[in-house]
Amino acid sequence: MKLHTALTIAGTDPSGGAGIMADLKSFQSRNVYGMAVVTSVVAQNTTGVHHVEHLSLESIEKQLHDVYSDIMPQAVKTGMIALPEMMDLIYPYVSKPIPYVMDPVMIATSGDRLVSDEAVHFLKSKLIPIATVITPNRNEAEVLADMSITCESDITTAANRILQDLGPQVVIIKGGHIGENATDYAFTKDGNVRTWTSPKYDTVHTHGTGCTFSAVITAELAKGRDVMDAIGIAKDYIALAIKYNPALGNGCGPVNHMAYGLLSNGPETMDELLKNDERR
Ligand SMILES: Nc1ncnc2c1ncn2[C@@H]1O[C@H](COP(=O)(O)OP(=O)(O)OP(=O)(O)O)[C@@H](O)[C@H]1O
Ligand SMILES: Cc1ncc(COP(=O)(O)O)c(N)n1
Repeated sequence: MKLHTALTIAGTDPSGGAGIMADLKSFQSRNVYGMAVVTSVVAQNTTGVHHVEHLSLESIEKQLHDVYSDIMPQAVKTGMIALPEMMDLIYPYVSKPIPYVMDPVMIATSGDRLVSDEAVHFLKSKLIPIATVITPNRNEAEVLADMSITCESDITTAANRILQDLGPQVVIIKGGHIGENATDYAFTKDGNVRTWTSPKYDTVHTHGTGCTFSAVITAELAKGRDVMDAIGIAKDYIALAIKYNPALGNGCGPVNHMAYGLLSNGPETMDELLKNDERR
């Protein structure tokens, strides 16, 4: 059996909700063989980030070498890359001719800062220009476009600035933190604009939503799917994953990576499915 392959280069989350752990769960759920290069080991859970240890450049380089010299990924995504030196190291790997999804992770849902100011500068000048897709949330789009975003027309202005000044192929400004519904806006270099909307679920359990959304896009691009179709699948996946979140932990809990695979083709509810599973 031939499987498509995808790689994530990011930080960890031992509680399993965000970072590399969310990425691998997303790849697996979309039937893609997942690989992972760890940049930083982060002690975090649903209540926040408690400790961060960056791996050495030597360790990151050796991990990258071991992946690329053996199993070539068909798409790659980056998440938390905390330091400019790490970005410098990663640059030649993500500039290979495969789709590259960049989630410009800056601050965790808990409000903790995950990358340095210098790293943000490097992100803008080096990694974003070679990205196929970038997936900023509202705050990240504000930093990248150097303006505040308070309404829909600001989103268009910010996206156009990002496309023109920084040069990715597609920018998706995610609406988890804007407006009454969860509307995501994709703008392409050649002038196309598309939106996807789901209800905004009234829940605190959104830890790792950005990681999951960008990882599903990466998995679909690894299969050779068109970018807009990949975004559509990621949107349906994250909406169900949030709606049927398992309410774990004492803070902002993780999402449900089983929901899309189980529910996207049928009318059953998650509760009915779990009951059926227990009977087996
Ligand atoms: N409460 C919600 N209900 C429905 N969809 C949501 C909700 N919150 C976020 N989303 C969706 O989840 C995806 C991630 O968006 P969000 O703006 O939360 O990204 P993010 O802030 O980078 O995520 P993270 O919480 O991982 O930092 C988007 O598709 C967004 O529309
Ligand atoms: C290693 C790592 N990468 C990314 C995030 C952002 O995810 P969230 O904002 O949902 O906490 C995180 N918390 N940890």
